[in-house]
Amino acid sequence: MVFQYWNEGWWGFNTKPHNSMVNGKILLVDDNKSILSALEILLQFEYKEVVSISNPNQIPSFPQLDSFDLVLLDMNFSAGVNTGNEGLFWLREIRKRAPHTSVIMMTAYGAIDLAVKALKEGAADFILKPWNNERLMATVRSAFELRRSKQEIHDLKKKESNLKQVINEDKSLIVGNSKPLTSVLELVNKVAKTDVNVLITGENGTGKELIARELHRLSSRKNEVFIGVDMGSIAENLFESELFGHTKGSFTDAKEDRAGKFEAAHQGTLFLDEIGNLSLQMQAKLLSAIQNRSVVRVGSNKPIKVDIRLICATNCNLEQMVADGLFREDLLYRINTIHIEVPPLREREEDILVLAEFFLKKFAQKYDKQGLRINNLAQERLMEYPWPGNIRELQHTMERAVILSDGNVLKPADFLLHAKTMQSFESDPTTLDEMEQIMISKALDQHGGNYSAAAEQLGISRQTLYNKLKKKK
Ligand SMILES: Nc1ncnc2c1ncn2[C@@H]1O[C@H](COP(=O)(O)OP(=O)(O)OP(=O)(O)O)[C@@H](O)[C@H]1O
Repeated sequence: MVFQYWNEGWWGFNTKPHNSMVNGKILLVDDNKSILSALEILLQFEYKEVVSISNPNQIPSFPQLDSFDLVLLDMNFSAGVNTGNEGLFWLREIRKRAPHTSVIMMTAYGAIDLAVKALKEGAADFILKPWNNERLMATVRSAFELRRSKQEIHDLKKKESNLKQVINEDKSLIVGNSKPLTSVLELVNKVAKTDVNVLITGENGTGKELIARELHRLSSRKNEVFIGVDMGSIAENLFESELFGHTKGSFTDAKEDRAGKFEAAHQGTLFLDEIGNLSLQMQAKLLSAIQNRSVVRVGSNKPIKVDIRLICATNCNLEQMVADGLFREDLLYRINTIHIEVPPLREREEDILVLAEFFLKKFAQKYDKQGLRINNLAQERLMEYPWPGNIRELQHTMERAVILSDGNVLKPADFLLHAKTMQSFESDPTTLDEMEQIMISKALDQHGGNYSAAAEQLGISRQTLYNKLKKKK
C-alpha cells in the first residue's frame, strides 16, 4: 500500500527510498492532516522516528523537543490567515526551547518573502508547497546534516568545559618567575582582552601552547572553546578539509557533511600550531578565511561566517621563510599583529629549579612517592645543562627520575642529561640514531625550521620527519 502511494505519486511522488535508515527524529507540525500523513509516509522510509502534531499550541509542552533533529513547520495555522506570523512565532519558540534543532519552514508558492524572513530568524531552510519529493528529501537531508554538525560542535564544547573544570583553569598553569618569562606574561596580560591575532614563536617545548591557552583563559572568550590544531601532524591533502570542513561526497572519504576546525572554534579561540608547515596554496586559503571572517567547506561554494580569535605558533623563522618565498608576506602581517617570543629555558635560568621542583611535586604525587628532594649537586647539574628540548625535556627528565628513584634523595645519576652540542655530534656520532638527529637538525636549520622543505631535502615525507621529531622529544 505504501509503495503504491510512493510510486504512483501524490504530489508527484517518485522518490526512491534511501538505501539505509537514518537514526534521526523528525517532528512535523501542520494543521492539514493529509499533508501530515503524506510527509510521514515519505520520511518514514529514511528516518527512524517521525512524529506529527496538527496543533502548534502543543509545541511548548512537547516532551524533549530538543531531542528532535528536525522540525518541519507550517507557516500558517488559522483558517484564512496567510501572513506567516504564526509560523514565525512558533519558529522563534522552537529556537528558544531547542536551539540545536534545525527547523524547515513549509510555505506556499508566492510567499518567498516570508521564507526569507524565516531564514533571517534562524530557519535552516524552507520548502514550497506543493513540494517536489526529491527536492524535499534533499532539503531535509542537508538540514539533518547541519543539525548533526551543530550537535558535534556542541558536544566538543561540552567536553572542553568539562575538561576545564577538571584542570581548574581558574588559575594560571604557567610556572616560573624569571625576568624574560615575566615580560612575556605582561604582554600576554595586555593583549588577552583584545581580539587581535597573535603569533607565538620559540623553540620546541618552550611552552608556546601553554601561552596560547593563557591568552584564551584571560580573554572574554574564556567560556567558549579553545581548539588547537597541530598543522605538522595533518597530511597535506587533508589540510583544507580539517580546517574548513567538507560536504558529503566532495572526496572519496567524505561520507558526510563535516564542520572544520574553524567552525568548531566559532566564538572561541583557534590555535594553529606549527603554522610554518602550511603549503603556499593553503596559506592563500587561510588568508582569505581570515580576511573574510568566513570559511567555505570543500565541495561547497557557500561561505559560512565564523567569529574566532586566531593564535598561531611556530618554531620557524617566518621572516626568513618570506625572504625565501616559502611564506606569504601578507599572511605573516595578518597573523602577527602581536608577536610573542617565548625564550628558551637556557635563557631563563632562574626558572630551571622552580620548574624542576614543580614537576617533582607533580610526579611524586602521580607515582605516590612523596617526600622526594633534589640534592645540591644534582641541582647544579640541572642548572648547567643547556636543555635543548626546553621545558618538555625537563618535564620528561623529572618524570623519569621520579619513577626510577630508590631513596628519597635525587642525585645527579638519577637524571638522564644527554644533550650533545652539534660539534661533539659532528666529531663522533656513535649510533645511527645520532647520525639521523644530526641530519634532521641540519636540514631544519638550513630551511629555517620548515618541515616540508627539510623533509624534501632528506628524501622522506613530511609526515615521516614529523614522526621522527616527535619520537625524539
Ligand atoms: N612555564 C611552564 N610551566 C609549567 N609547565 C610548562 C611551562 N612551559 C611549558 N610547560 C609544559 O611543557 C610542555 C611543553 O609545552 P608546550 O607544548 O606548550 O610547548 P610548545 O612550545 O608548544 O612545544 P612545540 O613547539 O613542540 O609544540 C607541556 O607539557 C607544558 O605543559
